[in-house]
Order: sequence, then C-alpha cells, then structure tokens
Amino acid sequence: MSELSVCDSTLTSDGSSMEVETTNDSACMCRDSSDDTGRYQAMDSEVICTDRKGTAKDEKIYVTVRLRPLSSKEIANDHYSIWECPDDETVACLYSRSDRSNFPQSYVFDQVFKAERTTQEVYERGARDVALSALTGKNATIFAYGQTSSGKTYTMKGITEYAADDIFNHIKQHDHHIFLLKFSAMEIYNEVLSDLLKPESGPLRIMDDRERGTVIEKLREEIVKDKNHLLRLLEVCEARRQTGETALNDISSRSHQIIRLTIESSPRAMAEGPVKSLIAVLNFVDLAGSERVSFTHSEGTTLKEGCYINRSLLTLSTVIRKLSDPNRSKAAHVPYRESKLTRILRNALGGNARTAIICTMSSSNKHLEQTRNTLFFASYAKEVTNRAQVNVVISDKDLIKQLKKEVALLEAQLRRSSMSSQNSYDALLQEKDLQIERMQEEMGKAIKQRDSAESELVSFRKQVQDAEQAMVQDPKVVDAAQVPLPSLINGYAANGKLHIEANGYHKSGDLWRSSSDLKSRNGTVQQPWNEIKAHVPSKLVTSASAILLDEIYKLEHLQNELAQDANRALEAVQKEVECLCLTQTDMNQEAAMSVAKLQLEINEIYESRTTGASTKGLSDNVFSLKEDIQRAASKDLNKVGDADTIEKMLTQMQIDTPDFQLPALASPHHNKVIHSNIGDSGIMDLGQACDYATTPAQAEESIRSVYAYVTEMKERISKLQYQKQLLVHRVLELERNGNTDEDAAGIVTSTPTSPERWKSEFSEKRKAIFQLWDICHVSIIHRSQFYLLFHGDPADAIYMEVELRRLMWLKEHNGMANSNKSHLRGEQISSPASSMRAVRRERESIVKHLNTRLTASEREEIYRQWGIPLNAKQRRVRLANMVWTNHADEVHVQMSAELVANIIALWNRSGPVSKEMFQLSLSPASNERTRFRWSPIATLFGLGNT
Ligand SMILES: Nc1ncnc2c1ncn2[C@@H]1O[C@H](COP(=O)(O)OP(=O)(O)OP(=O)(O)O)[C@@H](O)[C@H]1O
Repeated sequence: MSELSVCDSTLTSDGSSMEVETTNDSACMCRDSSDDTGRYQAMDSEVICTDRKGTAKDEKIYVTVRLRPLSSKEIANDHYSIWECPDDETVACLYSRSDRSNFPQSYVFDQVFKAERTTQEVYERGARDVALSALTGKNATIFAYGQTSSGKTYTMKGITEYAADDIFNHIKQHDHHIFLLKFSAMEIYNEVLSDLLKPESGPLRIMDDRERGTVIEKLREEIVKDKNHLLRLLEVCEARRQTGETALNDISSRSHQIIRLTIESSPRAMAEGPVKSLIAVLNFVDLAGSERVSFTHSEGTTLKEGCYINRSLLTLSTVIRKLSDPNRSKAAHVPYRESKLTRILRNALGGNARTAIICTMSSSNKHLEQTRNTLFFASYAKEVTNRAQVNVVISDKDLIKQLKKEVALLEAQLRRSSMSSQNSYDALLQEKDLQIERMQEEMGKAIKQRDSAESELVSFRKQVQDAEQAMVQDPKVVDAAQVPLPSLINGYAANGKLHIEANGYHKSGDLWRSSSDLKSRNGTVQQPWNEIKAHVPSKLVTSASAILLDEIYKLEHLQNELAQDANRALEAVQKEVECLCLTQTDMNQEAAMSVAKLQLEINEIYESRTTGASTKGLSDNVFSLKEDIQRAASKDLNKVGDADTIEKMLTQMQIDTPDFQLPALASPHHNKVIHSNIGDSGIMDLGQACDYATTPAQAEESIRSVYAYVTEMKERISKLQYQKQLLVHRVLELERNGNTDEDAAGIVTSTPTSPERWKSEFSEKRKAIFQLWDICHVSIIHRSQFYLLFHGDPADAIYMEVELRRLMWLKEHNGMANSNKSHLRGEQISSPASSMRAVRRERESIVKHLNTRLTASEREEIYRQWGIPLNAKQRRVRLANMVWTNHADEVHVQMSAELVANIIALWNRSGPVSKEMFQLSLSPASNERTRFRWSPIATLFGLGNT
C-alpha cells in the first residue's frame, strides 16, 4: 500500500526545476540555463535533473473556457445570455451589433464548458491530465483567468479538491513508490507577496538565484499527511486570502493566490544504481479578476486593489501575448519581472511545466466587452508553448553510493584483469621453466658426450705413447699398421694432415723429416747415425747421398733455429724501441730521429714477418728438398760414394758456431749491464731485453748492437743455406754422375791448407766467378750479395767452390736450355734470355728505388762517384745500367755491390756493409725455381720480393 512519507526536510525553492542534461540514468551533469526557458536550481543535498529521454516535448498551454450561468441577481437585473457553445471547443456570441462587427463571433479552444458543465467535468477534461503530470515528475500549473465574479475561485476551488482526490488516489494505487507531498501557499496582494501558511512572516522576497532559479524566501512548506490535511490547509489559505465586496461579487478575491503542492516520489524497492526520485511542483493559481471600475463601483481601497490587479493582469497578458508570437525570437524580451505574478509563474509561462488555463466568463450580455477580453487572452494563451520535462532527483548520498558501486565494479574488473595477467605470467614462467629444464637435459647429454670423448682421447693418446715407446725400444717389432691414425697426436698433425711413421721417417703431407730431427729440439742428433741408417730404406742406407740428405736436414733444422733466434732478437729490438718511445721526449733530436728510423725499419721487418711469409718460405725450401730427396730416391745409385767418406767430408764442413755474445744492453734503472748469451743450442736469451729502459743514446747503441747481432745471425743462416745447397748439389751430382766419395771429397780436399795459397786461389776463383756471372747473366743482386759476403776467409772456400761449380754447370746447360726448354733432371734451367730479362728487371728496380732509398745528397754523391753529370738526363737509368758491367775492374765491382745493397737493402750505416746485404729482398728474378735460392732467407725475415 502506498504511503505518503513524512520527511523533516523542507524545500525552500519556488518549485522551479533544475534543468540537467542527462547522459544516462546513473550519471547526470548540471548546466546553467540562464535563458528564459528555465534555470538550474540547486537543492539541498540533491541533484535535480530533467530526464530528456524522449519524454520532453513542446506542448501548447491547454486552454479551456467555462461559462458561468447567470446568477439569480443577474437574471433579476434583466441580464440575458449572449454566449452559446455550439460544441465542446467553440464558444460563440449570440449578440450581434453593427458597431462590433470587427470582433469575432466565435472562439475555439481546447475545451469549452457551457454553463451546465460541472466543475468536475471541467477538472477532468480541462485540468486533470496536467495536474497529474506532477506525479510523474513534471511541473504543472493550472490557473483560472477571467473577469471578476466570472467564477475563477469557484472553479479553482473545485479543481484543487479534485486534483487532491486524484493525487491521493494515485498514491494509493502506486504502493511500490514512496511519495512526499509538501504544501505551500502564497498570495500577491497589491503586488505584495505573502505566505498564506505563515502570514505573520510578512512580505516574502522573490530571489533570482543563478543556481536555484526563482526562489521565494522563507516560504513555509507543510508536509501533507493525507487528503484531509490538505483540505484543511486549503481552508486555512482560503480563510486568509484577501477578499472584498464589490458591486459584482459579494466575496471578491482581491489577490492572486498560488497553492503549491510539491510532489516527490521514489520507488520503494531499491533497484540497481542510485535511487531516482521524481519531483514536480503543481501550482493551483486563482487570479484576481479583472474589473472595470465603472462596473465594480470601486473606490478607495477597492479601487487601489483593482489598479494593482489590472496592472499585474496586464503584465500577464503582455507576457502571454509575447510568448504567443510565432515570430518571436528567443532573444526577445519577455517582461516576467514586471510583476511578481509572472516572476513566480515563469516556468508555467513558456517554461518547464505543463500549464492549463481555465478562462471563466459570464454569459451575461452586460459583460460582453470583458468576456471578449478574456477570450482574447485565452486565444493568445493557447499559442504559448511550454516544454515540460521529468525532474529526477538524485541525492548526494545515493550519488556517492552509486559512484562507490561503480568504483567497486571497476576495481573488480581491474582485479580480474590483473588475475588474468598474473595467470598469463604464470603460464609464461612455466613454459620458460620447461625450456630451461629441456636445455639442462641437453647440456647434461652434451657433457656426457664430451667426457666420453675426452676419455677416448686419453686412451688413444696412451696407445700412441705406448706405440712410440715400443718403437724407440725396438722399432722393428712395431707394425706400422698397429699404430693408430694419429690425427690428433701431439703437434705433428696441427695442420690436420696424415702422419705415418715408418722406418724412422715421418711423412706429413709434403713434409719429410727424420725421427731424430723431430725429437731433438736443440739440434743435437739423439740417434746415432748407424741407428738411423738401420731404419732408413736400404736404398738410402747404402747411398752416400742419403747421408748427405740427413745432414741437410740437420742443417735445415739448425737454420730454422737460427732464424727463430733472429726473430727473437728482432722482437727484443722492437720492444726496446717501444720502451724508448716512452722516453722520447728526453731524447735529443738526432737520437730521436735515429731511433725512429730504426723503429720504422724494424716495424717493416716485423710486419712483413708476421704475415706468415716465413712459414711459406720454409715450406718452399722444404718442398725443394723433398723434391731433391724424391729425385735422389728415384735413381738407382749403384755407384754412390762411400758413406764414411761423405761423413768425413761433412765433419770437415762442420758448421762453425762460435759463441756469440749478445751486445751489452745497458740498463739505467738497474745500473748494470745485461748480457744475453747464446746457449748451447745457439739460441739467444733475450727474455729480459725489454725489461730495461735505457737512455736514448744507450738504447740506440743497444739497438744497433742487437741489430748487428741479427745481421750476424742472418749471415750465419746464409752460410748455412749455402752449405745446404752445396750438399744438395753434391747429392744431385752423385746421383747424376754416379760418382762416389772421391767427388764428394773433392770439394773438401780443394779447401786450401795454407793462407797464402788460399789467397791466390780465392782471387782466381773470384775472377772466374765474375766472368761466369756475366756469361750466365746471373742476378746482379746475387752477385752483390755474394761479393759482399765472401772476402777470402778460409771458411769461404767451400762456398767459392760451390758457386764456381754451379756457374760452370749453368754455363754447360745454358745451351740446352736455349735449344730445349725441357727440364733437365727435373730442374728447370733458366734460358740466357730469361736470365737477361731478370737482370733487366733488377736494374729497373734499382731505378725505382733510387729516389726512395737514398736522399738527394746521397744520390748526388753516387752520381759523382760514377761519373754521371748531375744535370744529365735519366741519371738513374744510366746509373742502373752501369752497375755490374765491368767485372774486370775491382773498384767497379766493389761500387756495384755496395750500390745494389745500399739501394735495395735496408741499409744499416752503423754496421758492416757486407753484413746488411741479406736484408735484400730481391731474389734472382725468374719465373722458374733456381737451384740456388736466396728467397727463403729473405722471406724468413719478412723481406719478400719487392
Ligand atoms: N459555474 C458556476 N455555477 C454556479 N455558480 C457559480 C459558478 N461560478 C461562479 N458561481 C458563483 O458566482 C459567484 C462569483 O463567483 P467567484 O467568486 O468564484 O468569482 P470570481 O471570479 O472568483 O470573482 P472575483 O474575481 O471577484 O474573486 C459566486 O457566488 C459563485 O458561487
């Protein structure tokens, strides 16, 4: 059952609504609507909004006309009715006068109630619908307009009571809602607003609040408890209203009365979201009647009242007329503020309210003019458009509650999203864990495989070691087939080539070396010759050349070690120079330049050497030996020399390895002299060379000393090379001629025994060599090297002999090379033409390097020595063409050799000239491999062909 709630709160507004834009049911936003159509009105702890979702629409004021029957008094005064209602919407005047012809005879309205119609019918057909709009949240105003005594009060009293009945019936019928009904009443008397419920409060002020709209200050509101309560309040107001007696009305209303019901409803059940209450104001307005003074016989107070009444009604008519103008712009001024009545009824007149106007009129012929004025007013009023909207109230409390719910909802969504993310993270982590697990398993397998491979390798190495040990103890019992493929054994297979050990010799691809050689790091032969001989092929064992070959390998091994020593010396020099760079600021300029030049030269050597050329050179050299060996092995050496004789010869040719002493390296920091000695193996200990910084002068001296040592080492290597070539030559001679130890010993026996004899023999042999160089077109670089290297030392005899024999051999076969370019004994013999071309290229190279190797002053000095005018054209070409052209002239030969060495070589002025020649990079230019090759030595030191 519906109930009418009683609430302690009171409203202080005038009932004007708050216009709010609503975007949805649960959220609304207020905005100021300061135009004439409505204003916001903030209400205590409430937000009133208008629901515009299709419920608001423009609506004309509902205008009806009610005819009052003639009263007994009027009938007594011979009044007669001149108005009739041909239908429910038309009222027509029966009285026609020629002078009134400009007035319409009939008027059409929404409803016309003839005199017989009851007030209930007027209410039901002319006001009920509008009145009950307040129950649905729409403001509503019903007022009566008409001349005095036309029945306004009579009609409005009945309308209010019928509306009250309907309102309470509605409340009864809508028990799922809670209703709050508040009553207030006011009157405007002589343009003074007063509270009918509390008349003692005096005149009320009308406030125009920007937020709340028109507000009647201190207007009392009564919560209506029930219908009787409402009726009692109405009675109170009626009793308090200003009335007076006029000629036309015994109880004439002398004021405008406004009865206001504020109806608020809210659903009883708490639905989702905030509680939305509906609020509306229902005004019942009983206007004072327009009157004509002549008719009312007003005077004094009554006259004054009439003036105010007419003035306010005139303002109302003006407002209605202006609002009814279809051409009116929204900006057009509407004089609401010219009367309190229009200010208070502002929403009802063209605003947020539904409005019904009941125009009351007397049908008497005596009131024709006043009646027509009423009909004119009614005609204007029915053209006024209102726009009533549903007013929704959301309390702050409910709004906060709703917002909290939304926040909770969002938080829940966020939690769900977070949980979802967490779940996905967990899944990802699980997947990663699985991957890690799988990888760990694979790693475990790999580790096992590695361990297994390592154990196999250890086992394999042990087998190899056992096999090697067994072979050392008794090589014959070791079957080569039992030796595992040592693809990973020791360092022999670093190049990945297959090594097969058989009969004391290792074959590593294209490399042959003796077992003893491989095992003797310091060059000493660990296995006796006889022992080696026992394991080499019988063909080689019986061959004197085999003995020579073995010695060749020994020499080569020693040569390699010397080369390594030289490399170490170079590195020491390099480090020394680097140390000097740190103290270069303390050097005097000359020393700095000297050191810088040395450093540059050494850098060039070092950079070239680190390109791997030395390895290549050694390989080439070894390759040459291998070919020699293969050739030797392929021959049937039935008449090779006696091995003992060859051994004897080799003993005599034993390499002279004097104890070199490294030049002192001064150390200013340690104040001592460091000596690097050549050990038994001929390896120089230079380990500490770089640890000592020196003064620039000392350092430079040290560098020069080291440099001289390197040069000496290279000279020894060169001699070894010669010695090796001699032996190779002898091997080939033996192989070719079938000669035996006599030939081999011939070289040895040719070594002079007395210095005097050797001196003359040296001179003769050198002249012969000079001649043969010319005949054979031997490289001028080779000539220079040879000349500067061998000066007549008794130890040089063997080299002189080798060179002489080689040249004679070349001379002998030059004709063959000329007529037949086929290989001789597998060797390619350079033809005289190709040798001449090679010499020519050397001369061109000299021309090329003259400017780069020598300074201008040095060149001028040389030109003067050679008799070339300084202003001559092509001086360099002339000089190059003169070199080595007169072998009979000892001075010319000397100058030629020094010039070539000076130009081509890295010249060290501090050292012996003859010992610098081995830095020459030019080997005899030939497309074919010559039998005597200097290039390995040159490339060993990174002095590849230029
Ligand atoms: N429709 C009607 N049927 C019978 N009597 C009516 C009718 N209308 C009005 N009367 C009577 O007419 C008289 C005047 O009516 P009422 O006081 O309501 O006029 P009024 O328009 O309010 O006048 P005023 O403006 O002076 O107050 C009253 O005695 C009333 O009873």
